[in-house]
Amino acid sequence: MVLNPVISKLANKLVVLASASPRRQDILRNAGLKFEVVPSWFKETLDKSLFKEPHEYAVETAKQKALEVARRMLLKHLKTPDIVIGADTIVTVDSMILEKPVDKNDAYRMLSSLSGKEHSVYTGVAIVLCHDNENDEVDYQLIDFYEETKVKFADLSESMLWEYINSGEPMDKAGGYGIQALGGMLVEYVHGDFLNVVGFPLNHFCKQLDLIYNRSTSSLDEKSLSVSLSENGTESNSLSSSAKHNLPNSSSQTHHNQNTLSASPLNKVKRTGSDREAGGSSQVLVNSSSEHKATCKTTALPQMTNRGQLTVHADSGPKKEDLQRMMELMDGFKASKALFTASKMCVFDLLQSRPGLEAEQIAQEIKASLKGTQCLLEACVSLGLLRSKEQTSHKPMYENTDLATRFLLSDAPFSLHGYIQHCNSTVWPLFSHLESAVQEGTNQHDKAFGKKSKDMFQDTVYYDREVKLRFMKAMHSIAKVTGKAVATAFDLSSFKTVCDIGGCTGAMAYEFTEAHPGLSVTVFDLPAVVDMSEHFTPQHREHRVSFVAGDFFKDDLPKADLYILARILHDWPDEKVDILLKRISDACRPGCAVLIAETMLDGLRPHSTLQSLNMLAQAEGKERTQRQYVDMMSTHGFGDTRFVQTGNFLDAFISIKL
Ligand SMILES: Cc1cn([C@H]2C[C@H](O)[C@@H](COP(=O)(O)OP(=O)(O)OP(=O)(O)O)O2)c(=O)[nH]c1=O
Repeated sequence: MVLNPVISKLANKLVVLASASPRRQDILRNAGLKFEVVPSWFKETLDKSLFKEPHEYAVETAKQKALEVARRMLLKHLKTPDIVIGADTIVTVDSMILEKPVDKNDAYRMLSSLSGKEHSVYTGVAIVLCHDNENDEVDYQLIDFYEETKVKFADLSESMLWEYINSGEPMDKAGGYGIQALGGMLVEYVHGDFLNVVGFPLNHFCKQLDLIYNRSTSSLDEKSLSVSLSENGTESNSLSSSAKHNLPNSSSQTHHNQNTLSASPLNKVKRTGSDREAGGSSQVLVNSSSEHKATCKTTALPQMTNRGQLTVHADSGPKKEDLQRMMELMDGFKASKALFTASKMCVFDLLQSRPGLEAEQIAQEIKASLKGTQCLLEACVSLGLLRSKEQTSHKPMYENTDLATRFLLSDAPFSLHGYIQHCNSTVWPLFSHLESAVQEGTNQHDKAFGKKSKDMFQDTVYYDREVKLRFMKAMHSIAKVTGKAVATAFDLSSFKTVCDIGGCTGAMAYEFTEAHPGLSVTVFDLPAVVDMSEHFTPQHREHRVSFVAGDFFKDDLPKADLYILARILHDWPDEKVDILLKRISDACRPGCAVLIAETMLDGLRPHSTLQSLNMLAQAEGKERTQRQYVDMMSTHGFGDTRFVQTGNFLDAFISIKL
C-alpha cells in the first residue's frame, strides 16, 4: 500500500494547509495527515481570459494560494514550513468557470446552468516544498497538478433549485453545490475521483507525495521551470507566464490525471542581509534548472537578515497601497470610537425611525453640538454606516446603510449594539492600558476601573447591577449573531441533552434548540447571571431551555450528552482550562462530546490575534490554535475532533469522549 508510507513521511514535518476549506481539512485529516491550517489571503481574482484551459486557472490560483502562505510564514512568522499545500476547485460548464456564488441569485444562475447537463470539476493543487539551506537561505520547490471529475446533474425544477439555494449550502462551494451533502441529491452520476469534487484529489496527491518522497528526487531538478517569490507573493518569472501562454512543458499542460511529477527546481530566497543589499535592490537567487543558475533581480523584496530581522529595500518612495494600509492601521481606533459614540448616542435608532433627518435635527435629538454632530455624521458616512443625500438646500440628510440596519439598531435580530456598548465602556478603557497588559501579562481592571480581580467575573462584572446587565447584553448580542453558525456546524442528531457551560442569557442555547428539534439544553452559569436570565427569554420560541445556577469550577455539572463551551475557554489560563476540562471529562460517558466555539489563532487572522490581546487586557486567558485545543482535549480523553471554520466570528470544533 502506497498511501500510509507516504503520509508517514510527513509525520515530523511542519505541513501547512493553505486553505480555509473545512472539506479539505477533513479529507487530509481523515487520511491521517497532521498539519496546521493557515488560510491563504490570496484573492481569487486572476484574469480568467489569460488561461487557455480552465484547469490552468485552477492550478495557477492554487499556486498563488500556497506561495502566499509560504512567503507570509517565512517573512512574518519567522518559521519555515516544510511543505505548504494549496488547492483551488472550480466547476466548468459551457466554457464558463464557476467559482463560489456571491449571493443567492448567483447560486441560481450557476445551478440552473448545471441542470440536466454534465460538467467538469477541476481541483488544482500546488505543493511548495521549503528547505533551509546551509547559507541561511530558504530553497523552494513547487509541484503542481490537477484532477478532473465529470458530474452529471438531473433536471432541476425551479422549486428544487430554490429549496436547495435556501438551505444555505451553495454559498461557500464552487458551482454552488456540495456533492457531499444535500447537493448529492442533484447528481445523476460522477465519473472520476469523488473527493476531487469535494475539494481535494487525495489519491492524486498521495501519488505525487510518493514521487517526491519515495522515488528519486532527481526528477525535481530536471524540469526546467523556475519560480521566485516576489514582494506581492506572486511568481516573478517563467512558471506563471508559461501557464498564461500555455508553453510546451508548462506544468499546467501535462498533469491531467497523470502520475508524472513536475516541479520547479530549487529556488532560493536569501535570508542573509548585508550593507551592500541594504542600499539597492534585493536579490532572489533562482536555480532555474540543473544546468544553469540564474539570478533574478526584484525590487523591494523583504529580506531576512541573518539575525532574523526583516529589512525592506525600496528603490522608489513608499507605495500608495502601503501608505493606505498604514493609515488604516493608525486610524483604526478612531473608526472604532466613532462607531461606539454614534451607537451610544442612538444615532442609528433615531435614523431608523426618522430617516432623512438633517444634521441640525439630529444634533437636537441627541442633545449634542451641531459642529460635533456634523463631524460624527460625516465620519459615519465615510465608514459606510450612514448615507447622506444632498438636497436643494445643500444641507445633506442622513439615513442608515444596510450594514447599520442589520447590526447597529438596538432591537435588530442581529444587533451588535450590546457588544458595541461593552467595547466602549469596558474594552476601550482596558485597551488604553495595553502597554501595561503586555508588560505585566495580566488584565488591567485595576488600572482602568480601580478593581482588583481576585475572582475575575465576580469582581469585575457582577459586582454592580448595571455593569452586569451591560456585560450580559454584550454576550447576548454576540451569541445571537454567532449562534446559528455554531449550532449548525455539526450533525448533532445523536445527542439529546446539552449543557451550555457559562451559557449566560441562553441566546446560544435557543439557537441550538431551534436548529435541532430533538435537543434540550440546560444553561449552567453563576447564580448572579441566572437571576437575570429571564430578561432575555425570547418570545415565540419553543422552550426546551432551562437554567441551573452554579460555578463550573466548583459545583456539580448538569448531566448531558453534549457540553458546549462557547467563548469560555479563552477567558482562562491553561491551568484553569485543564481543571474545567477534567470536570467535564469526569461527567462524560464514552460517546459524549464537547463542542467548543472560539476564534482560533491559526492563520493569525487579525480578528483572532486582537481578540487574544483583548483576553489579555480583560481576562486571564488568550485565544489558542486548533492544535492547542486538540492537545488539551486529548489529555482529557477526547478525540475524533472535527473543526469547522464557520465564516462567522467564531470557529467551532467537536471532540468525542473515547
Ligand atoms: C463542487 C463542490 C465544491 N466544494 C467546495 C470545495 C471548496 O472548499 C470550495 C471551492 O472553493 P475554493 O476557492 O477552492 O476553496 P475555499 O475558498 O473553500 O478555501 P481556500 O481558498 O481557503 O482553499 O467548494 C464542496 O464542498 N463540494 C462540492 O461538491
